[in-house]
Amino acid sequence: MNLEEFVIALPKAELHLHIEGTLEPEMMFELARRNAVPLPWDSVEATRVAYDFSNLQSFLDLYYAGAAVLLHEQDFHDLALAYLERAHADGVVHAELFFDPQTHTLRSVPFSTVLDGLERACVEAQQRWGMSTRLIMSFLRHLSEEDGFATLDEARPHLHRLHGVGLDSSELGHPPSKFERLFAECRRLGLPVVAHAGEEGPPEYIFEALDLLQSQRIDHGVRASEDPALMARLAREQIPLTVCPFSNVRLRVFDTLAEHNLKTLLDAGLNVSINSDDPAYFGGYVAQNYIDTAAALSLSRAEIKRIARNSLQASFVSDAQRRPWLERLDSLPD
Ligand SMILES: Nc1ncnc2[nH]cnc12
Ligand SMILES: [Zn+2]
Repeated sequence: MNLEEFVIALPKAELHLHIEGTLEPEMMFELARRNAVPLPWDSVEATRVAYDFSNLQSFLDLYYAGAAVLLHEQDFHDLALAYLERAHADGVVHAELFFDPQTHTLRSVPFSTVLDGLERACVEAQQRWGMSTRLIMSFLRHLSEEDGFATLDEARPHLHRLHGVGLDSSELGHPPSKFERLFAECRRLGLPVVAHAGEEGPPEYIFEALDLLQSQRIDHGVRASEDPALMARLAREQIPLTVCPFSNVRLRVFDTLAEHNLKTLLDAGLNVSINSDDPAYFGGYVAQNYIDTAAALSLSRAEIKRIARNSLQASFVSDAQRRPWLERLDSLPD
């Protein structure tokens, strides 16, 4: 089995994926035409050329501009189904999708329109490919906590359809402590919590996500390697880090994949998984992230299996649901 066949054969979960970040330029132009929404670019090619980012904010500016073409339930359905089909082809058996309701409700798209479309695609993916999914509502941290509470109020009639809450968008200057009360309320409502931390922000933000938000996973978390005490804690408590190698290179957290610290994190005993974050913007879906990262860091097959196993262990499914995936994974050769 070559590396690509091996990676695709591994049952794996994708745990860090923004559904708005799967909007390929082709679909962006199709939806812009369908919905008569103007775009800042002239063509699909010109759009891809514009995807030359200097940091997280330079990406987010384009990402929010692109998301403006999403208006109707069918749009959200088509977006999510295209991603789920692509993920299935990559050997993803379970996907936990972030969606950013505020990106849409601020444009007067109702919360229920977004959720209805995404959920219909998830049901279809289960029926067609046996894929399991979860939807995680993510708050935009560049907005106020009050805005987050207003979004939570809109979500209240739909809480049984959500599997958790997250925190994303511009990290620097917007520490987890800004959202302590909002996340306490989410936990009171029974929603599991995850948060982006330590992508561009310092280790202190990871401590805050753990201690103030009680985040069950850390999205990114790569800057943890700057703090030995934090590394020891992440290893001891087996707090999963959902790492996104292509994203980190495209957003200049690391200059090259060969300089990525994923293997350092793995060698320190952390629960590290590989994920695609915003694959339409960062040059590849999850299997390609595994393949290129494994090649750049000379990961062994046993290490690649361990990363896929971590993704299944860190997912929000029950032990009974993950058992057959783990058995299939363990039956593959090292
Ligand atoms: N990598 C990322 N970091 C923070 N917010 C995001 N929203 C979409 N992708 C993101
Ligand atoms: Zn992300």
